[in-house]
Amino acid sequence: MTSRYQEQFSVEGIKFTHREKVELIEIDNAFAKATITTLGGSVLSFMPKGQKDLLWVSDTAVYDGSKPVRGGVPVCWPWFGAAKQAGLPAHGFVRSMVWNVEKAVHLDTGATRVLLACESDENTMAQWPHPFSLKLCIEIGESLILTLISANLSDESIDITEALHTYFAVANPVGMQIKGLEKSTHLDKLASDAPAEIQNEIVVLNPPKDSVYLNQTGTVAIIDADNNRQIIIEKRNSQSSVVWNPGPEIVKGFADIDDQAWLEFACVESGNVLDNFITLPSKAEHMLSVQYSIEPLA
Ligand SMILES: O=P(O)(O)OC[C@H]1O[C@@H](O)[C@H](O)[C@@H](O)[C@@H]1O
Repeated sequence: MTSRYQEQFSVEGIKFTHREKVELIEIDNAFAKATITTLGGSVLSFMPKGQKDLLWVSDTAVYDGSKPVRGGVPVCWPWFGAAKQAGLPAHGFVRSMVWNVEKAVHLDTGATRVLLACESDENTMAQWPHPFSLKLCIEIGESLILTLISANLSDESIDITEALHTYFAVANPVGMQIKGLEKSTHLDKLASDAPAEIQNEIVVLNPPKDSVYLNQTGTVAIIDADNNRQIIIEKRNSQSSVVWNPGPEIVKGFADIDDQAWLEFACVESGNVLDNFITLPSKAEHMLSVQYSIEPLA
């Protein structure tokens, strides 16, 4: 199947392909190889030259378009986590929408920039009655830079929560350190009655883990020791981080994650969730940006 985008964006190093019903954008430039899907506007792979993939995608991910591809960087919007209203999907609906490719360009720096967009339609209005437009700018260079721009097209102000739900490929999540979450407000989602507490220590991942860190704006470092690398997450306009790994029991409830695959990834998500929600006045825009870099262990 030929993509309608191939002629529109005839750019060296960018190929539009399909896997089953899912449209893929494959990038190969001087810095890295990457794969993006228009389903949910998710980056599925980012492999700087000579390095292992930054991102994890499940071997049992579904590519028939019936649900988001498990892994990569799903976009959770306009709400993070369970919906307030019964019957609506967790993590919002844009991760299940097919986004448009607005731009695909080669930059003078040698990096590649892809701009994806989606907007409100009848289906979204039925779930969340607010006109919006959402853009995701993806830059594939030495680092992976994602910028999510939310625009409120309605006449009223709206509240949103959001997250870039990144699945990092790590050599061994058990006992892995995640630095930079100290001093934030920790909410343990697996202990529903536990009060929020200030996170005093460096986070050590011992799956299962499902934790929200509120009022957390600084740089986060994932110490992927067995890969001899650290993953640096620099954020702008993000007041929350979320750490998730289902561990050996909860994973069994996921049809699109193998029982052993929890040992291959850690989700460290950047956004604005729960009490860190964003109020967007009428016609206003809000920009959330993250930069992911791989560095050798210090
Ligand atoms: O299966 P989903 O909807 O993609 O969610 C996966 C996980 O996403 C995390 O962000 C949540 O904190 C978890 O509670 C959730 O289980």
